[in-house]
Amino acid sequence: MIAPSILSADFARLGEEAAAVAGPPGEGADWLHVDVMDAHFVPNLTLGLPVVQSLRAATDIPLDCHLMIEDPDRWAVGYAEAGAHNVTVHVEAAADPVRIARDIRAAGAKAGLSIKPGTPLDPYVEVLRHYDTLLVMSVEPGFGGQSFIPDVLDKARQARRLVDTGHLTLVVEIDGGINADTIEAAAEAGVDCFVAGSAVYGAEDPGRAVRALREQAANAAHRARG
Ligand SMILES: O=C(CO)[C@@H](O)[C@H](O)COP(=O)(O)O
Repeated sequence: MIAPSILSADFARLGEEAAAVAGPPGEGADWLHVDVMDAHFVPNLTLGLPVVQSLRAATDIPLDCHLMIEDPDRWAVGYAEAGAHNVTVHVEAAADPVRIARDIRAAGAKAGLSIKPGTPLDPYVEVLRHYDTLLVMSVEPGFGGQSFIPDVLDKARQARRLVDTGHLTLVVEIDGGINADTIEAAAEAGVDCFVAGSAVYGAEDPGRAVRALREQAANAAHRARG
């Protein structure tokens, strides 16, 4: 799956930017990644609930809301109620991640847990039983256009093993620095969903960029798994 990140889109034209990556299954974006930043958990400020509500009305693409905020325990359910398909919170910010997952699901969305590049996965494996998605950050959260951190692929491989051996049922998602040079390594590591901001919205034709990334990832995953 490919999830273009609107962090790299034109915020004055978000409806059009969503339409630019929309399309039938297998062609358009699978999810639209929405980066919510509060200038506290990360040193950047983006958008909040009213924009998510407006986006929900403007596009049919499932919204993949990534909350880079303090106190997600308080805010996560609001994003589910606003119509997000996935609501992802940071394990480093959540006071009670099991309860948040339960509340997000009760409000009708899928629950995602995100993990920064320096945070190990091991302490959270049991918590992840309550989640639908693991979002492995491959840059320090806060800004688009950063370089991919290859060391995080070990965590993607670990998550893939946990899924393949039946310990967890999760979509393994990766976010940060994903482009034509890095997507194959992530696909070989077992990632299911690739967030791409500048590689999609920095391209002349965002729709074509989505298709090209998906094809590259699918071919790499096919080669890696035989
Ligand atoms: O969450 C973030 C950054 O914190 C990402 O979603 C970025 O928006 C990805 O942008 P690129 O690295 O693909 O340009």
